[in-house]
Amino acid sequence: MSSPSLVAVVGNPNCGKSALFNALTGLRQKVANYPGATVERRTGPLLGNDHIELVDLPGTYSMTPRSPDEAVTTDVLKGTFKAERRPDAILCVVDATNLAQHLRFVIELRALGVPMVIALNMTDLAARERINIDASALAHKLGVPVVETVAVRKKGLQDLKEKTIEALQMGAPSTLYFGASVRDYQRAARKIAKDVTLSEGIGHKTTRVLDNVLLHPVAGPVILLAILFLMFQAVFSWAEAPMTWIEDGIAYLQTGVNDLLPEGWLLSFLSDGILAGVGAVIVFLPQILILFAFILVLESTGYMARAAFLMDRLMAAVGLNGRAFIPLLSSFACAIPGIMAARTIADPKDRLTTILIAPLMTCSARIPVYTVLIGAVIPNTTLFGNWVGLQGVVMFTLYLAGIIAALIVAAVLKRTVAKGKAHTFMLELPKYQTPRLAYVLTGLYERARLFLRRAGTIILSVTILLWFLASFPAAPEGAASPVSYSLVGIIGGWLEVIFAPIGFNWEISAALVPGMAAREVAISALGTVYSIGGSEEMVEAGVRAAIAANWSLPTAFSFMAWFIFAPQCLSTIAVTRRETAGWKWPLFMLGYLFALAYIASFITYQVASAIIG
Ligand SMILES: Nc1nc2c(ncn2[C@@H]2O[C@H](COP(=O)(O)OP(=O)(O)OP(=O)(O)O)[C@@H](O)[C@H]2O)c(=O)[nH]1
Ligand SMILES: [Mg+2]
Repeated sequence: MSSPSLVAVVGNPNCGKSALFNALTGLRQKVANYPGATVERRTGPLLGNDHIELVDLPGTYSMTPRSPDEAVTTDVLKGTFKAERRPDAILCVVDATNLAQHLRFVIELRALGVPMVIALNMTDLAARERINIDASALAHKLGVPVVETVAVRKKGLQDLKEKTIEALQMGAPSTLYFGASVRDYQRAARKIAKDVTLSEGIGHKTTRVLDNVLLHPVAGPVILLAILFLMFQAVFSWAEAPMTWIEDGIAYLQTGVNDLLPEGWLLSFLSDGILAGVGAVIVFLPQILILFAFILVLESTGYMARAAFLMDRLMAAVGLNGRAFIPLLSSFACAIPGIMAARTIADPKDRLTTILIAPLMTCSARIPVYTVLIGAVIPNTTLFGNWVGLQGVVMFTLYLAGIIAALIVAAVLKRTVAKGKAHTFMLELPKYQTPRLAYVLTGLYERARLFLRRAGTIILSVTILLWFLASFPAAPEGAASPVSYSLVGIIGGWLEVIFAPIGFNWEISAALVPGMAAREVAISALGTVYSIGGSEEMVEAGVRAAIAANWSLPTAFSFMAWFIFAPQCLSTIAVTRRETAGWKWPLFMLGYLFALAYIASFITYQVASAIIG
């Protein structure tokens, strides 16, 4: 007896392949792992016909794989996969509620020249959405049989079996030409879907109407800008109250500890070290959660995919694609979730570039540093009548400087270390939906957990280390600047030599020691250096006064420039190491950011000194 014919069940993710495979094979399946891969190999004979063996392959969007799972499918289909022979026929599953999108892959598969049958699945859902597809017209256009199915109710299976057996007997269908590029395929898919769709259904109609406005070449970008503006506005205004609660809570705890413990190193450690340090970090939680609430809601409505689409042209100018938009937007809250979100970028070079520029987006940890600096050196005056505050303009400029630097760096990286071929942007635009609360809440929980873990581990250890470095060796009784005797002071003294050309004095150099680990601690570190104690507000006010009194303007500007670029977050380095699986890229990131920071500060300092004198 000859070996059975192999029929591969393929299609886009989540279209019902496994449900169909289960229904067609009954319970006689074999499940094993492909050697060396974590991908499951699920096979089983067709019910009632042992001469046909079905294999359920991982879902994929195209013949260009985006993940190792998808690569298994495409390799098997091309016949280049070692652990599986090339299938004799393809059973391609298509989601009837999303025809245009799924057809693109069908057209690509059609070019393989293998016998093929299409299961137009989920026809029950399509009927519910009042989508009406002419299956025989579709079969005619594609030149292969199309069978309407409902996999979960075993509807259409008998017909599907018969058509599959027939297709195997008839051999490869005649070749049809749909074009040469992915864009051609997409265009052909849209055209066919349009031609065979008798009624497009309610959801598609709404989506089409909305997209006419939201993807409009002029109105689209304007609306996107307005949404982003509102979003950042909300992040700052809504977060104000909860941030005050957190600050009050920490102050309350500090008072409690102060009442409980006698004056001494333990009190200092708990109150000035741990509570002040960790408090300075978790105070950003409200801002981060509000920004992510916006992102997650917009994502679950389907709008974020449109935003990426709109941003694609701008991103393409520097060699990135639109998918980098969401990771970079997230990085305005914190680079860590931003870098992790870069996983959605399929192209490894694009993903790497996105990860490397994420720290240039102004994260919320820079805000208190900017606020204190601006408060200290920029006069609180208004421009253009009473419309625009000068301090606000400087803040905006600092944000903008980060974005522009990121675009330039991306352009350079894409031409050098992350050189890759240009990609056509293929993003499936999902139907619009009402946002799902569960999705938003689990997303928020995940972000909060990540962030708090960082506060609880890295920031906590840094705070402890800082406290130790600043407290020992102890200064002699009555010393004017106790810190100068401590380890922080000693290390600051060494660093001052390096930082003198960019205008940093001993105090800044000393504060940079702990500030390298996490940006937020820079202000409390300056407080320590200037021997300013008390609650967070008192430290901020004290540091502001100290800067105004002791720093020259060029030094303050140079420090701002430093903060735009310098890598000062251990967690970012750690997450980059994890996401790029090695030390090469995090070290590269450290190096280029330091170089950029030093050069920017040097230029700022020298130019400002020349102008101001
Ligand atoms: N209403 C309806 N639901 C279906 C149908 N076919 C599958 N489903 C459901 O759709 C979901 C996805 O089905 P799967 O069979 O896991 O899809 P898949 O294509 O194997 O997905 P991946 O392996 O992740 O690519 C499941 O919840 C199924 O129960 C159908 O014809 N009608
Ligand atoms: Mg499956």
